[in-house]
Amino acid sequence: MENLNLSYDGKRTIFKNVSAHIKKGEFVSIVGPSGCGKSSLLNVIAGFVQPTSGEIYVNQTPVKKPGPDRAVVFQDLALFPWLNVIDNVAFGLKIQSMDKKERIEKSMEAIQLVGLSGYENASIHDLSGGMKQRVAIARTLVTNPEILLMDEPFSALDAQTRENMQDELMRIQEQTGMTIILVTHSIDEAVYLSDRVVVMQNGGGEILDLIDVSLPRPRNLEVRLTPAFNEYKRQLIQHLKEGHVHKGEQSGSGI
Ligand SMILES: Nc1ncnc2c1ncn2[C@@H]1O[C@H](COP(=O)(O)OP(=O)(O)OP(=O)(O)O)[C@@H](O)[C@H]1O
Repeated sequence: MENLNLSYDGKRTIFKNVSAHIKKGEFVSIVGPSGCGKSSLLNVIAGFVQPTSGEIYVNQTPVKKPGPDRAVVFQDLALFPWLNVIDNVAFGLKIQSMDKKERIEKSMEAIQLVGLSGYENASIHDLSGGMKQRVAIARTLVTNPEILLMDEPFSALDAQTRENMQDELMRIQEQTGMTIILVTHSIDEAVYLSDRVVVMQNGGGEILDLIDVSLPRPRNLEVRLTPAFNEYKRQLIQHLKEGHVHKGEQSGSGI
């Protein structure tokens, strides 16, 4: 992301001067107060919203529109309740020219990757919240994206399912090598999952800060219980509370 600025109406700035270099295979979370522009930034990266100025690059190539290199999982999942699991997953491939056999093979692979083997023909109605979440993720994985963009994907889940899904997401990332950018309200989730956390501020601001989370991987309950984990959470909460820019502290200009 290079010098991204966004205003929807030409008057109010949602964010300005957002620059970030995210490495392949990195897990980056975006946190910040409600209304600060997290979803807007994700939509700009996805290509759904055009920035007022600035540029998005994927592998050094400027991108202006949505593309198969970037897949998005929304909070409401956008599954088709009248289709079964495999047809929901295969829908991700419909726009690409591919014969039926190959479509089924690829869909089965994605279903296996998210741990839903055996549920291919199940109706969406009969699935739990966590299972629906897996279907939504499988539908994006089937297109083999380089970058997975997620907007509050786990916020509708109960606490235990949410923690399970966080572990599943890390496993899927490890297996696929995808880059993941996640918008979340949960500081705990951001620290647990991320290599880096972007902190945004309210009122049309620049990126407030960037925190490197150097906790060991694989992450698990043991890591969650370490003093270092809590220290990262404390640091993030403090930065959100203070709300002032620590420019250059860790990242020079931008990230
Ligand atoms: N399509 C749009 N047109 C005009 N204004 C919009 C549009 N989308 C978002 N906004 C405004 O932009 C601001 C940032 O919204 P955004 O949803 O990006 O914030 P957020 O940080 O994701 O919020 P939350 O944490 O509450 O989901 C808000 O004031 C919102 O009303």
